[in-house]
Amino acid sequence: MSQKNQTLGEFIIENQASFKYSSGELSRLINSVRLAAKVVNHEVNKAGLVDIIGAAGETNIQGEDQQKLDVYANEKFIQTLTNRNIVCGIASEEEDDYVSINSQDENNQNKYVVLIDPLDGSSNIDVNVSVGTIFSVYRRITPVGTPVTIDDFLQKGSQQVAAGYVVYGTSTMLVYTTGDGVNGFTLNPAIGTFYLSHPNMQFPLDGRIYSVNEGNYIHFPQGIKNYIKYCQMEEGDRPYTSRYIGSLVSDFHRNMIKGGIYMYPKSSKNSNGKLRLLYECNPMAFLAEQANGKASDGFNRIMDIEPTELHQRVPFICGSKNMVEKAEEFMRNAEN
Ligand SMILES: O=P(O)(O)OC[C@H]1O[C@](O)(COP(=O)(O)O)[C@@H](O)[C@@H]1O
Ligand SMILES: [Mg+2]
Ligand SMILES: [Mg+2]
Repeated sequence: MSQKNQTLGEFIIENQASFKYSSGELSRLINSVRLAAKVVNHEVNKAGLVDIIGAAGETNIQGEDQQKLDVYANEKFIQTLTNRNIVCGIASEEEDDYVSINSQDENNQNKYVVLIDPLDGSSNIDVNVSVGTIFSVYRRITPVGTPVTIDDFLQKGSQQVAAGYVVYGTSTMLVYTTGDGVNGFTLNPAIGTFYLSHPNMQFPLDGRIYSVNEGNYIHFPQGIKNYIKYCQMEEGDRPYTSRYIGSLVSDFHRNMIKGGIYMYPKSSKNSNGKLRLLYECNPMAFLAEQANGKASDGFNRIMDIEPTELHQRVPFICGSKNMVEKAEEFMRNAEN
């Protein structure tokens, strides 16, 4: 049984046997994420001091201005996962297409692909507000030793073998699941070691926090408008509190600890919402369900959605189970 203050390394060794499919590779993969997280954390923490904040002058496939820290984090995670020869392919928010990692080498027995949002909450970088990294891991479905194909990446969220995030906040935490619950590790920056600080994280069934960009209110579907009004009404334990950080990882993390719901709905401005299914919604949905929470697009379970494109967007509602089900009820009623 894992006990608090165990190091991440001790935890991985102790739980390696429970990693499905893992011949130690998944453990090494999580260790690589740990290393990359420490490197990125170092840059995030001094972003104001060096020429690393601000736009990189490029735009990514999403048409979004790439912030330098987005580019830096993307390079570090890809470099770490490549150099340690653990995965056969990587897809990233900051890369137009997936990257094959020696997968055509018949001696390459690596069987995992990783999808990442290297820097989540980009709008917060220049204003010293918390940001994150999100990762999602699948077993490849094409034969080992052959080139990876897009099919290795377009898998339903229910097929993930691991998922997690790093939150670069007042402290830096790595929170992940391999399908056996969710555990949170806090970095001691003085010695560069992650310690198990939040064993077996669980969403409270109910909460009193709702997180949504209300600046888009007039563009939301009627069901979402009705649910937001429900949150604001004087009745029972309501009105709820509105908290929106502008970083999915940070809002999700707070809501998982305190109870709450995060929504990025579709709108007349974004017909499928803003968040990407493969490297934002699916990993956060895996974590949510492993922590007794829920994640849907308002009508369907996120992890049942059949992906069609690498960067496809879906509406996203995630958090405390009873709150998500109440929002879904408003969405259904508005449709009838
Ligand atoms: O500024 P908006 O439109 O409310 O969007 C904020 C949302 O967009 C995101 O920043 C999207 O993620 P990226 O920063 O990785 O593009 C989420 O983290 C956040 O919840
Ligand atoms: Mg993001
Ligand atoms: Mg991002």
